[in-house]
Order: sequence, then C-alpha cells, then structure tokens
Amino acid sequence: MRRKIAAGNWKMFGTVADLSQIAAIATGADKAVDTLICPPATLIAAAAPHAAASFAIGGQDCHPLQSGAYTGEISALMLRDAGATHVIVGHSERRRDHAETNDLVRAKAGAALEAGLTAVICVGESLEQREAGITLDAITAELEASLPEGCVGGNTIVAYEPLWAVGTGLIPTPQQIAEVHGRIRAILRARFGHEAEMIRILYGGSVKASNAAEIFAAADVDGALVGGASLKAADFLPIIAALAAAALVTA
Ligand SMILES: O=C[C@H](O)COP(=O)(O)O
Repeated sequence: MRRKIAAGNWKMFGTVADLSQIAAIATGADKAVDTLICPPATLIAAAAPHAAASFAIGGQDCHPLQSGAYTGEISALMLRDAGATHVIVGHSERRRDHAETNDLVRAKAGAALEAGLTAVICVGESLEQREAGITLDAITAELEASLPEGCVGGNTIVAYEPLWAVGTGLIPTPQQIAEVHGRIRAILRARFGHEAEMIRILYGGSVKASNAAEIFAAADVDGALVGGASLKAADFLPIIAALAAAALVTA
C-alpha cells in the first residue's frame, strides 16, 4: 500500500519569518499521511529540525554533480547535508526558465538518488499538447527520458503537473488526471517492474482546499504537489486533511 503524501513547493517565497508556518504545518499535519515542504534553499537547514516520521523537508532543484566550480548551484549532497530528504527535479518552471532538458532532469534525478535523496520528478503537458490531443504521448516521452536508473518507491515520486494548470486556477477533470496517472503507472511498470507499484504519483496544479477532495478521489492519485496553497498552514492543513480522508477511503 502506498502512503499518500502532500508536498508543498514554496518556489521563491518564504523568509525566516515564515518558518512559523512550517512549524505549524509540521505540528498540525495529519500523521496518517506524509507531508513534505520544499522551502527555498535558504530555509532548509532551519526547517530541517521539524522533520519527523511523517514530515519531511526537501529542496526545489539540484545540480547533476555533487560538487565543483559551479557558482550559485546547490548539489544533492549539500541538500542532504542541510537536512533535506527530498528534492524536486524537472519542475516546469525550471524546464521553462532554465531550458532544462529531459537529459539534464534525468542527470539531476540520478544525482539525487546517489546522494540518498528521494527525487520528485515532474512532468506535464502544455496547453497546446492538450488541445492537440497528444497529452499521453507527450507525458510518455518526457517521463521515459527523465527517469534515471534504479527508481523504487523509497527514492522516487513522480508529479504530474499540466503546465496550463500551474498557478492558473484551472484543473483537469478527475478523469483526465486518472488517465495520465494510469499512463505514468504503466511507464513505471514497464521500466521498473514490481518496484513501480510503490512509486507514488502526485497531481500538481492549482490544488486548493476547495478542489482537493475531488482530485484525491481520482484513480491512482497518491497525493499532491501544491504551490501557492502550501505557503500558509491555514491553507495547506485542510488539503492535508482532505488527503487523509481520501486515504481512509482507499485503505
Ligand atoms: O509545484 C507546484 C506546482 O507548480 C503547482 O503550483 P500551484 O499550486 O501554485 O498551481
């Protein structure tokens, strides 16, 4: 049985004053599900003491190498050293703003696994791809090329984030989410055999307390990768509670 996980990606938001939100989320999160907060790198070391059995801290990106003369970069090993246990790789904002290719995302995910982190590997179709009816082909190509060797449930999470749903207030229907998650599961099975059954697949894109229950009821949804609504405990805790309720139904 896969444990459900609510992941918060704080993106470029959050200063020391916001550590109180992380403390409130760590304290208030339903322990029946896992919770992950990925704050900006500047807050990881200060947030890490809140980590517990069902509460983890992660990074938002890592370099494909563990050290070297790469100004401004952060390695997976450094994230681990600061107290992170997870790292997001291949987020659509990195792919868009930093021209990250599947090859680079795969290398970053491999570096994460090598450092002992769990990689949260993001994929998602553009609006043009959705409208052209090639969503499943696009997801297949992107995911197959972004997966490193050696993925198992304990070191890999896949996040499906349609680009057109990120920060827009738009969300796919539960059927559309289930269709893509089903394809992702099939790709994982083909590549990793029975290990694929334990790899969690998250939906991401405009998840809020008001739509969380509907999204979590979709087939093969193991949780969510939440952006804006993860910044405040008052917004994120109800989403975590909705995930815990969904976990009871599927248990
Ligand atoms: O990583 C999180 C996603 O990009 C979703 O962001 P959002 O919940 O603000 O739409």
